[in-house]
Amino acid sequence: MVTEVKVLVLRAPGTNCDREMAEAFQLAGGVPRVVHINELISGEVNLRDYQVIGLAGGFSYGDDLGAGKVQANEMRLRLFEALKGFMTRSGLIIGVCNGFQVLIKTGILPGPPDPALPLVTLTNNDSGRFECRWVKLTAEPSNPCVWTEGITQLEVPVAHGEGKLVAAPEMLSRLRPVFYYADEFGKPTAEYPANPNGALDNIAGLTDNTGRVFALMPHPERFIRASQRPRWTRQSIDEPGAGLKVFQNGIKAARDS
Ligand SMILES: NC(=O)CC[C@H](N)C(=O)O
Repeated sequence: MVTEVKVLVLRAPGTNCDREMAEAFQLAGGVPRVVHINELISGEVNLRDYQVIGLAGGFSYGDDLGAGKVQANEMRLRLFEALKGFMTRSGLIIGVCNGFQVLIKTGILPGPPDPALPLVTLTNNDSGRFECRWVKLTAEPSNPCVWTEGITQLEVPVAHGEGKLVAAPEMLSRLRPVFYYADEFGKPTAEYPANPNGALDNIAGLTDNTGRVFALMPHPERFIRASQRPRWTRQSIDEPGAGLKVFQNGIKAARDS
């Protein structure tokens, strides 16, 4: 049994949420290290030394060619086998926002990893603009994701321009939704602005068939303390931010493997 869970938080040029993600993992009891993608490509850092990978949000490589596309190309062409090996060893992966875009465009999701690139992507929000606000999420009751065990609803911020999930019809049976954008009553909705991007089936997060890879457009690492929430002074601050549970679940799953 692993006691110390080592987490590699991956950054690339233009990533801007890596330190927040590392902080979330640390609060959750993990031992995070922020690693630049070039350290992995050069072999200076080895995925074998880690149990968890966190793909942080931001604007990797300036979102050139589409959000996450250049980072995904780097990973697909230079790190694909290493990533597959990591998953075979039961490693855990979370990708948030730009990290979600990278997981899809690398061919790791919807899974199993496919270098031929499944016909699924994340593209421009229906609104045609960057959407930045708190959203409500409701979980798919039967999802197998280890990162979200015990979470039925979650309120977290979104901040993206390219969050609309789209997929070819033949891909639908491969998608394993974890969260849907929801209205104020917790019901999945296609209505803007509760659904910020017009995603297929209102999907905000996906997992693969192992439940160990999790990708989410909203940012759970931005709600790890009660005081990060709007109007927090009018609420109880005894509980941590609800997003922390995602990282605690990930660390627990790594410890249990
Ligand atoms: N917060 C983020 O990770 C932003 C994601 C991406 N750059 C977009 O705008 O879609």
